[in-house]
Amino acid sequence: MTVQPHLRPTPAGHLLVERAPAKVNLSLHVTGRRADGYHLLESLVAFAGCGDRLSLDPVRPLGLTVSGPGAEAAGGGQDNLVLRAVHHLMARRPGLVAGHFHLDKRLPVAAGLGGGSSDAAAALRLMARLNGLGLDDPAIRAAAVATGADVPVCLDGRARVMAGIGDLLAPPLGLPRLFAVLVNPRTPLATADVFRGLGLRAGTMREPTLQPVAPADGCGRSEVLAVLAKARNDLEAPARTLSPAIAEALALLRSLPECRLARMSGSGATVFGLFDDCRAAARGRRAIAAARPAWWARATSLR
Ligand SMILES: C[C@](O)(CO)[C@H](O)COP(=O)(O)OP(=O)(O)OC[C@H]1O[C@@H](n2ccc(N)nc2=O)[C@H](O)[C@@H]1O
Ligand SMILES: Nc1ncnc2c1ncn2[C@@H]1O[C@H](COP(=O)(O)OP(=O)(O)OP(=O)(O)O)[C@@H](O)[C@H]1O
Repeated sequence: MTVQPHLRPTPAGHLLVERAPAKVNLSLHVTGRRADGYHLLESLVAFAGCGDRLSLDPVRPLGLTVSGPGAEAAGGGQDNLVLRAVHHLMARRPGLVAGHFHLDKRLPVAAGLGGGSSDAAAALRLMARLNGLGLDDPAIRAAAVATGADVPVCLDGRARVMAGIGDLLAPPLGLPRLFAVLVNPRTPLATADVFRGLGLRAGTMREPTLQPVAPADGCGRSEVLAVLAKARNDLEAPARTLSPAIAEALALLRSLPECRLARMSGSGATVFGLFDDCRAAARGRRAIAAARPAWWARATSLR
């Protein structure tokens, strides 16, 4: 068995493992549309305690297997964002060592939680570890941008404001731990369809919003809630048109006395509710699960 030069043996042999946390857009303001059709946005992004899990076995040939509840929807072929990210990286840096990836797909697919983007970012982190590259390596960054608009922010998985189409990243923000319930009504939505529903002409800019999109670095929970209360998710309206269950999920969360704020994440259909502590969030999840047993609901922390 050959051991690759930058590989640190782990208790599980030579398997390298990365978590791929769900991404949550705490706010999302669409500020315009570029001439090429991509939308410009400003979004405060945080990452959840729940997510997928990706492992890499460097002693096997390049490949991918997928297990878990989202395996069928995510697909295990060349279109999977894990392999897309690896190919984008290897095209920029021929000669890199790869291996066999295994994805445990726990997150709902096409859900506004950036699951595929987080998997792609986890694949790039595994490749970086295996080949001794930094996450700031130009090839890693370029591969992230080429794989998808949400991949750059998922690379280090730290809360921050993202702008442009997701390619401009503000420095990481020290956010207090937030306690959330994520609710997906199991209506997959294609991101492109939701953006299209905004009906914004290519090459137009919107009036800038004067509200700050992010709370101050290191501030407390109540300040975060105050900033978020003045923010919004501009994709909520078009997403609700495509999936009326979103309005139902938001109404259910807002009916819970301990829910401080409820909003949609990304392009939907997942919505999140914020609670004061983990017990309140657990009670919220139980109430949602009792009301809608077929929906996906998780209590988790965000940071
Ligand atoms: C809605 C967000 O999840 C917010 O974090 C992202 O902006 C979407 O990121 P993503 O899923 O990684 O998006 P991509 O896979 O790059 O793009 C899918 C499709 O969504 C549309 N799209 C995406 C991102 C963006 N800023 N403007 C767009 O108009 C485009 O039609 C694109 O073809
Ligand atoms: N590893 C993967 N996980 C999930 N979806 C994947 C993956 N690879 C490819 N896909 C495809 O990508 C599409 C988007 O899936 P994803 O779950 O990332 O959407 P999303 O959560 O709405 O993303 P975003 O919030 O970034 O818009 C799906 O149609 C799916 O078939």
